[in-house]
This record gives sequence, structure tokens and C-alpha cells, in this order.
Amino acid sequence: MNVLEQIITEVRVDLERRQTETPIEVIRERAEAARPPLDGYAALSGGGVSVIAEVKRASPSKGALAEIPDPAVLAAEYAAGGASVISVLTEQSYFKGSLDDLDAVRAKVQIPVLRKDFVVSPYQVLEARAHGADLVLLIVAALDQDTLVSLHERIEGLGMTALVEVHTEYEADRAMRAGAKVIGVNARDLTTLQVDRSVFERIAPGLPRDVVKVAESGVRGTRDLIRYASAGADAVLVGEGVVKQKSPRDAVRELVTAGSHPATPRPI
Ligand SMILES: O=C(O)c1ccccc1NCC(=O)[C@H](O)[C@H](O)COP(=O)(O)O
Repeated sequence: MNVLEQIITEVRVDLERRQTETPIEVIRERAEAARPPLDGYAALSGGGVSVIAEVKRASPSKGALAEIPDPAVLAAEYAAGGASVISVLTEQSYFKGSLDDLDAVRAKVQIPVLRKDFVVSPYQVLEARAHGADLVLLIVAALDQDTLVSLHERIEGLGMTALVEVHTEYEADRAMRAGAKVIGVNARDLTTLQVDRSVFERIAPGLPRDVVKVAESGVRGTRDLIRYASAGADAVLVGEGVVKQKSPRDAVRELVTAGSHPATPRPI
């Protein structure tokens, strides 16, 4: 089994436990009662290169990354630095995240929040909404086409925005066929964990103009952001590059400033 398959196996075990504890009807009621979602598409297409800053404690590729005693404090720092969206990893076994983290962040910041997890079931989409998420990640490599289409419809049907993640041209084609309006090109191959920033440069030009293009992974500083911007990124998703910094607020601000600078080259 590759890493992605291992993660999904764990995710399904954990999901089964939650579904037994809390029936879907209860989660649906909570989703309906939640504060209406903020517009994730608008937040990422506002001009310049938007920054999605991630609450990321650990990862399969790096192990422990940062102690995050209070994710709400970190998220507030990201927002103060100018982040457009906060990404919260909610997967527990490999990333040490939780839905409690999502609750804490949602209660603290006024900007859209992304549930970053390995979503394979409608239950997780309802959970995301019940816990106040505005955006939900869908990883094309983890889903067959029918499931991708149906989860995408459910996310959008609840008024949230789907960030549809791809790593190959074939996956990008599947994302477009599913009607994705926000596509994330992950430089990290989730089966090998190798990061290759040129993947964005290869795939982004083939995406429609009105699709918001998010460059995911590998942003360690302004140089990487500028490289992604010049290949057409509307937004970058940054985890390690901000979470490990002494001042996450300054680290985000630097990226936001570089992304809004007129000198940042963009394709015509
Ligand atoms: O980060 C990992 O090692 C990883 C491994 C397997 C599946 C997903 C993984 N990460 C999720 C992400 O896509 C990143 O958290 C996100 O793009 C930020 O990446 P980075 O800025 O490089 O921390």
C-alpha cells in the first residue's frame, strides 16, 4: 500500500467509529444549524496571489512539525498577517489534527476556513459544515469519478466551496469534468511524498481561465510564491513554510506582500 492508501485506510476506520457514535441524522441537523458558509471562491479570487495558511502539526513526510497548543491563536496570527483562508488539517493519525481544531479556528477568525482531510464520504462533508467549514478538500487520487462528482455536488449544495486537488493532467481533467471551480495542484505526490514544484507549471496552463488555481505544497518563502505566481497561481497553500516560523504572522505577511506586488510576474 502507498502512503495515500494507508492514510485512507485509517480514515475509514476512524470514520466508522464516528458514524457509530453520532448518526448521520444528528450531523445533518448540526450542519443545518451552523452559521452560513463564507464565500471561499471569492476569498481566493480577489486579485494578487491569495495565501491559504495551514494549521499543520505533523505530516507523513516530515513527522512532527510544530507544537500548536492553541490552533485558534495560530489562525488569528495567520489572519492578522493577511491570509485569505485558513486550512485546518483534521486528520488525526498522521497529521495530529482534529475537528476540535476546526471548531477552535472557526470560532476565532472571520475569514473562510478549509477542512483539510481525506474526504471519502458524505458524512465527512456534513461534518465539515456542522463544524463551520466554508471550504472542503477533495483529493481526486483518493476518489473514483462518481464519488468525486457526488461529493463535489454535496459540498456546493451546502453552499461551501470544494478545493479539488490534482497532481496529474489526467486528474485535472477529472476535476474539470466534475465541475470544479477551484483546483489545487499539489506539488507533493501523495503516493511517494516527493515534492516537485514544476508540476504546477505543467498543469496550470491547461486549466480554464475562470478556475481558481491553487498551488499546494513546497512554498518555503517568497521565491516559491513568485515562481508559482508566474505560472498562473491565484493562491498558494502553505503549511510547513509558515507553521515553523518564529512569527507565523510575519511569514504570512511576507508572502501576501510578495503576492500583491505589481512586480510579481503573471502570465498574460
Ligand atoms: O504533507 C505531507 O507529508 C502529506 C503526505 C500525504 C498526504 C498529504 C500530505 N500533506 C497535505 C498537503 O497537501 C500539505 O499539507 C499542504 O499542501 C501544505 O504543504 P507544505 O506547505 O509543503 O507543508
